Amino acid sequence: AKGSVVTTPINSEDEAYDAPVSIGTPAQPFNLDFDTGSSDLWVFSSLTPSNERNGQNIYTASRSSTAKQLSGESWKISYGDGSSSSGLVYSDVVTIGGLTAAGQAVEAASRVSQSFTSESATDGLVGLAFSSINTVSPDQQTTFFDTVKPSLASPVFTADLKHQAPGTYNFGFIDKSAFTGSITYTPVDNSQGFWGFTSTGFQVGNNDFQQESITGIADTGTTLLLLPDDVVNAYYSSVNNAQNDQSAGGFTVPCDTSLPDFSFGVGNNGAMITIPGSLMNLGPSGSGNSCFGGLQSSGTIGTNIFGDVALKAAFVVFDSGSQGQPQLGWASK
Ligand SMILES: CSC[C@H](NC(=O)[C@H](Cc1ccccc1)OC(=O)N1CCC(N)CC1)C(=O)N[C@@H](CC1CCCCC1)[C@@H](O)Cn1ccccc1=O
Repeated sequence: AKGSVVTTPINSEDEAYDAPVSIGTPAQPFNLDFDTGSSDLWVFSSLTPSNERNGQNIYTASRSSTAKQLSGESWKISYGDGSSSSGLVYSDVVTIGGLTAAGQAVEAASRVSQSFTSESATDGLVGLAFSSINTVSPDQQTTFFDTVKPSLASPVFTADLKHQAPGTYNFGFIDKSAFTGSITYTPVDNSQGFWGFTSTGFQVGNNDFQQESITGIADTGTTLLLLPDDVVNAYYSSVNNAQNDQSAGGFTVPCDTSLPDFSFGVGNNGAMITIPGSLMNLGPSGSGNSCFGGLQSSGTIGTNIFGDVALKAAFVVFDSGSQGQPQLGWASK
């Protein structure tokens, strides 16, 4: 089996990407944020207090003939940006891009934090990291990808995110028309439950390539490219009037500045993914006429995060083991 679903930026800064998902019988429609940095599929629901809702679609298990509550099971998750949600668990039919997972764990929110309430474009998340970090307790559940994997032609999914344009998540196959050149694969360390890998280094504009092992995760649920301070300082020291503005939350640049490209190395054959300078500007920072940089410090997070700013420049293959061990494939487009 194969699946293909269109994913769309939720706002003009490409801060997150949503895709349509159907849950239940008859189908209840949702717009969910596919997040390769977490492993819970959760939705706003009839359990979510009305003062925590803001127009989101809600899952009502009692209206689905295929819903079954997993009694005694609950979930509770908190994310890197401080947002959180929790609730009860049902199994139900989930369809994404023509691909159906029967008996998928659907985590119904009985509470959500303020940032979820205010983000009316998003009805919840589809976690696409490894099932080892799914938060359902006492019986951990599988992600949508792990649930449908046995039926897939190949145990892979791909992310093709775009700047201010619809992109695609494909399941079970690699669309050769979606990228240029070849795909460079690199091993994945999934010991923490993430799509972890090590980049071989970086290059600012046309300067020399700086060899430096940068270990991080490929995370569609994070907006920014979050890298070590030496990399971030090397980039912004090449930009006139760039400044590290704590009130803006990081480095800002004059909005009318043309920014250098930023490239990062993948694999051991010298392959690089190049983010055009135009995509390194995330728009008005909220203070002065400065714009917020797409590259920021990973600082105290404990890992580097190759978020949407980086993923937007690539066709990315999340391969859970077509060749044995999990690997990430990177291609330009
Ligand atoms: C340092 S991980 C910060 C990251 N959350 C972001 O990137 C949010 C995304 C966003 C943007 C606009 C509206 C709503 C949400 O956006 C910002 O935080 N922004 C964007 C706008 C900027 N001006 C300021 C900074 C984050 O927790 N991701 C997690 C998934 C998110 C949670 C929030 C809802 C959307 C999906 C997740 O994969 C990060 N993870 C990765 C590994 C381990 C744990 C963990 O939790």
